[in-house]
Amino acid sequence: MPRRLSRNSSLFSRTSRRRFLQGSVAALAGVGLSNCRRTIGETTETPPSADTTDSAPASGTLHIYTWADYTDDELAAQFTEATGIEVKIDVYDSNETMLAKMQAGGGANYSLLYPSDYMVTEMIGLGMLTELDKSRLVGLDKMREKWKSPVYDEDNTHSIPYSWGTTGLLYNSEVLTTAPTDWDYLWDNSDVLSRKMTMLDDVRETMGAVLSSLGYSYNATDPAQLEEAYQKLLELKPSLASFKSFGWQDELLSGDLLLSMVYSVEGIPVSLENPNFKYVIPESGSSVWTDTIVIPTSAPNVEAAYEWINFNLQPQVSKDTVERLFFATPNGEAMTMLSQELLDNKNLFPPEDILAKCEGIAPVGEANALYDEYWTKVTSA
Ligand SMILES: NCCCCNCCCN
Repeated sequence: MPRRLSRNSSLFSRTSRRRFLQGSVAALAGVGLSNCRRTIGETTETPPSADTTDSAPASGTLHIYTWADYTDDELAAQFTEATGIEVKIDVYDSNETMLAKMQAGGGANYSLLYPSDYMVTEMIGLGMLTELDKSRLVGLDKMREKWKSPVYDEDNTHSIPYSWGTTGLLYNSEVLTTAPTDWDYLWDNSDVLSRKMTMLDDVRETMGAVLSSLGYSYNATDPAQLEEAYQKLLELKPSLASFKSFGWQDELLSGDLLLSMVYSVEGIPVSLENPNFKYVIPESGSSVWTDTIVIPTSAPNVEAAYEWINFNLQPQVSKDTVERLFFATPNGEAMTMLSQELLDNKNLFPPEDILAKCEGIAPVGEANALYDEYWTKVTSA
């Protein structure tokens, strides 16, 4: 069930909101909002608006279906201020949830989605994504080199890279005095961690991590390797508190959990707010993901969708979003605007030697069925 964008009143959210408020003041000061429609940010370039095409001007309400915690109120408010377009956001907790909803026809009002890398390829194959009209986009040239033609969507024909990050372990260093360095820590310390650890509720990430712990690729398709990973995960299952991608923060802060497998974008804010919680990228390797913005073929109000993409492509907007939400940006120009403190944050921007050990998640074709079968078995066991 998609949730409307709003942070709940949890312990984490209360502290986070303070940071978001500070961030929003800086963001508003930096962007220099204008009341004029389509005077977007500080850019000297004028994004080709719908007014310059045959389409009707962008207006009305833009419905976006995105990851939980990805688009905050500030971003939506700035966009509405700049364009006059209202934004309504529903959130999902995994690529698979989003795909299932779209395939079931439940996403007909969404103009924009935020699939990750492998899901972009999969959705292109399924004919679900609109080929982007590059003449209506401004700022794609600002992408860092490796996102100009990513493997999951060569030349960004159907997707705009929005954010990237890693997946790792966030742990309570006051209690776990021996720091985890690799995935095997979970099995080796399953007695201490019993019912006090969570793994992501994300088939490809969690199966990938277990495959990696066995020395295999995150993207393994060999049935024997998948069976081995399934057995290893099954062995750990009784020690897991749950599979959970979002909403673990309160349990971790209160001590009910000692360790969680998390996306960096969720783990870094906790570690910055409370240095007792540390984020670690497992030594043997992890996932390095890119989340994107796409327009589904079923999208209404495509004009407004292009406005949103162009708004987010602006380096200033991208930089401000990084400062509030803590994901790494593929926007090279935005990087030049970030503080040295953020650039030096090795969890946010890991050094190349660490990234070299990480893998992007890729489509696995027919092996998808095996992943799903094992995932259903392990999560329902
Ligand atoms: N708050 C949004 C977190 C999304 C992280 N990206 C997920 C990548 C999955 N492979």
